[in-house]
Amino acid sequence: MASLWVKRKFLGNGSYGKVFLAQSTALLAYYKSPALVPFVALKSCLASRSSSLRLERDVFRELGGCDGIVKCFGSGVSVENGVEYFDLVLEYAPGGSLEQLLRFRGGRMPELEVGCYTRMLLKGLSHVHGKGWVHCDLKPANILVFPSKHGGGVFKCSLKLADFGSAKRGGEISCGFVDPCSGRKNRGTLLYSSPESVAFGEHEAPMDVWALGCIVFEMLIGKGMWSNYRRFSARVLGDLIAGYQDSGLIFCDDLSANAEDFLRKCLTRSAEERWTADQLLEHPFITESCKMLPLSQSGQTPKIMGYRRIPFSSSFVVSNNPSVFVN
Ligand SMILES: Nc1ncnc2c1ncn2[C@@H]1O[C@H](COP(=O)(O)OP(=O)(O)OP(=O)(O)O)[C@@H](O)[C@H]1O
Repeated sequence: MASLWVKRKFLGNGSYGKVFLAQSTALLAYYKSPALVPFVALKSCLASRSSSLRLERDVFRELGGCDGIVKCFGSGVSVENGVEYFDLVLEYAPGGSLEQLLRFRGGRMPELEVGCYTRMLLKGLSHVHGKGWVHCDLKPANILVFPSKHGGGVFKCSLKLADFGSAKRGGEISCGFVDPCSGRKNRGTLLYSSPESVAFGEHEAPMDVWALGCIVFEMLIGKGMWSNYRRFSARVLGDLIAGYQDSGLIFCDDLSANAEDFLRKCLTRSAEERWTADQLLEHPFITESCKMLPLSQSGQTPKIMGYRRIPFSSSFVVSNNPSVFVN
């Protein structure tokens, strides 16, 4: 059986399997020229160990489309050298992850730029929470970077939320794992974990807002929120996060009042008092940043004619029409 995908490049390892840059074999046969065939990111794992990727597929199905979330085109089983693989087909992020972008920039980003990126992330988060899901593992490595649709403007990047492999439904009893290092019932990544998730194993929407606060902190300050404690063991760091008090958050003088207040609204110890993604979209740090931008970059996406949407499908049998993946 011929493979459905031609894997062009290995992009990275995840805990469930591997990610490849790939092109559809059927589209390559149809167009005859690889330059005409779009790239996708193929998250691939052994079909027999695909529960995590299948969960991610289900989450994408429920979330549907949103500008702030990486697009999922479908999923399916392919056979390679007699071995069955489960593949999740995602839009390819040519800019890599926000973690790579931060490393490349190597320091603080201008507030205006951070405000605009944060708005993109908040739009995605508001959509996820509105659909009743919690991402549970927001961090720079799970945010993907795309060239801005409108090109040539002030900022050339668009950010989208990715990696929903740890997501859970809001209100559902969490089955976090016991971290062997910290001894705590954890979900997600400790450095971006909120006090209530570390202290009480509470994994609800406010934990995503906390993680977003840590990410915005990193963009604005140029280093991670807990970077001074990197040498500490996971157990000690867990204790520090669990015991965090709002009064411990002190900022450098040159941060604007809006930026500082925004961070305080995200990094509030009490999950009940922490602002929601919807509230944060109305915060002056966001609204003022976007006022400074041309319309095309303020999040009001103009319609682009001639762009054909690829509908979501649960399998990627390719139809006669080479531009459409169908069920
Ligand atoms: N859609 C995509 N486009 C481009 N690169 C991607 C895409 N999805 C994932 N990657 C890259 O593939 C690598 C593995 O990503 P993935 O999100 O699957 O795992 P991870 O978050 O690194 O690990 P874990 O599964 O433990 O959370 C990362 O380097 C990531 O940047």
